[in-house]
Amino acid sequence: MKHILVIDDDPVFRLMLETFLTKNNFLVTSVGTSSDALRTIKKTLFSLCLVDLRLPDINGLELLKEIKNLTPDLPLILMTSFVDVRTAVKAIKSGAYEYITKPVNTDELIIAIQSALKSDNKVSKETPSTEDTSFYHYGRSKSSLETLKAIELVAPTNLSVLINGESGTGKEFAARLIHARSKRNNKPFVAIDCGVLSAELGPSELFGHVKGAFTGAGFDKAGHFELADGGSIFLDEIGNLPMEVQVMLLRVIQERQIRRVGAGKSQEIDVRIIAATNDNLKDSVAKGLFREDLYHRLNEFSVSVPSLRERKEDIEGFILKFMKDANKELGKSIEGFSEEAMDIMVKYSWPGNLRELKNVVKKTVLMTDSTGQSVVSPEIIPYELRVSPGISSENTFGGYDLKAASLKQEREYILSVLEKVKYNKSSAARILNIDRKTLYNKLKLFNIEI
Ligand SMILES: Nc1ncnc2c1ncn2[C@@H]1O[C@H](COP(=O)(O)OP(=O)(O)OP(=O)(O)O)[C@@H](O)[C@H]1O
Repeated sequence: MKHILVIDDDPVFRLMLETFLTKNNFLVTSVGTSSDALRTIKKTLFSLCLVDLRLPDINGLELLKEIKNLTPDLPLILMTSFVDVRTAVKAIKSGAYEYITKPVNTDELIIAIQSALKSDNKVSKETPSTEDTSFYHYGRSKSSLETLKAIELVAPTNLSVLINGESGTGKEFAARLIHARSKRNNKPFVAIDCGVLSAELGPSELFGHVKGAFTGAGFDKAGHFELADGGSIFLDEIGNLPMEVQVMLLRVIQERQIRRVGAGKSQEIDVRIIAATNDNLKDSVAKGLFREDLYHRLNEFSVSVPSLRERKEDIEGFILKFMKDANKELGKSIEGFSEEAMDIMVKYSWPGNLRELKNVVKKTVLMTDSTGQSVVSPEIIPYELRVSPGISSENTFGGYDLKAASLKQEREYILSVLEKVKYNKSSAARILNIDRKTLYNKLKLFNIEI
C-alpha cells in the first residue's frame, strides 16, 4: 500500500483528505506544520507527499527545498490557491512534481497522484529515444518559427547550447528536440535540475562517487554525466549551480574527463551539454555569481524560447494539442472550446506559460461533461482567467455567474482605490480595510501590476 504524507495546517481539510485517500486505498499520515513534516519524513519512507504552499511556520518553497534535500526522489504535489499560481510555478522548478489548485477537485487529485507515483520523479530523467518529441506541435508564430529554426540549425552539431526563456515556456522540451535531432539520439538524454544540487551533494550527483567517499556513500555510484555518456545532458536552471560545482563542471568540459568523488582515476566522457536558464546569466556573471569562462563554454550557441505572451497566435493551437492529450489521458472526448471560452484563454496573460496552459486545459477537460455537447464552456474556466484584464464582455463571466461578476467588481474597486491613493499600497490596504498581504494576493489574483 502506498503511503502518502499530507502537510496542511487546516485540520478540517486534512481530515477530509485523510478520509478520501484512505477510501482510495492509500495509507495516510497527516501533519499540520513543516517542522512536524520534516521530523516525520526523517523517520518514515513515504511514496508521495501532498504539501500546502501556505504553512504557518515556514515558507512553502523553503519546505520544498528541505524535503528535496532529505529525499530527492519523493514526489511532491503542491496544493495551492489560484492566487499562488506564480509561486507554484516556482515550486515546480524547485522540484515539485505537479500543483493542483484549491478547492481540490478529487478526480484531479487522484490523477495527479497516480501520475506522480508512475513517474520515477528522480532528479534526472533519461530519454533514450526520440519518442517524446517525434510528433510535436511547435506553433506557427514568427517567434516560434525562429526558435524552431535555431533548434534545427544547432541540433546536428556538437555545440553546447544555452536555452533562455521564462519558466514553463518549454526549455526542456526544446532541449529534448535538440537531442532528438542530433546524431546522439540513440543514446541517453539525461535531465538534471541544478536548483536541487547543493555544494555538498552536487559533485556526487553529477560525477558519481566511490564507496566510502563520504559518510553515507555505501556503494559505488555513477553520476549523471556517466549515465549520459554518448548522449546529451540537460542542465536546467544552470544559474543555480553552486560556485564550487561550477568550477568542477568547467574542468569536466575542458578536459572531457570526469572523476567520481573519492576516486583516484579520471575517465573519458563524451557528453553534449545543453543548459537552460530563466535568469539573465550575463547579469549573474556581472555580479560575480556565475563564472564567465563557464558561461562562454555553455553558450556556444543560444536558443531563446518565447513566452506565451510573445506568441499569442499559437495559443489556440497549443490548447487543441493539450486538449487532445488530456482526452487521451483522461478517457474523455471533448471536442473543443466554445468561442467565448477560447476568447478568455487567448486573452489571458499566462504567467506560467505552456505549463500553466497545459494544466488549465487538462483541468477544463476533466471538468467538462463529455456526454451531450462536449465543448468547454466559459464557466468551467478558472476565475483567475476570467477576471484578468482585457476580458470584459458579459459572456466571458459565464453570463449569470455571480461569483465571477463580484470578482470583477472587486477588481475594479481595488483599482479605483489604488488610483485615488496614487498607488500607495499601504494606504490602499488601509482604505480597503484589509492587510497588505491580502492586498498583494488580490493584486496577483487580479493581475494588477503596479
Ligand atoms: N512545443 C511543445 N509542444 C507540446 N508541449 C510542450 C511544448 N513545449 C513545452 N511543452 C510542455 O509544456 C510544459 C512545460 O515545458 P518545459 O518543462 O519544457 O518548460 P521549461 O521552460 O523547461 O520549464 P522550467 O523553466 O520550469 O524548467 C511541459 O509539460 C512540456 O511537455
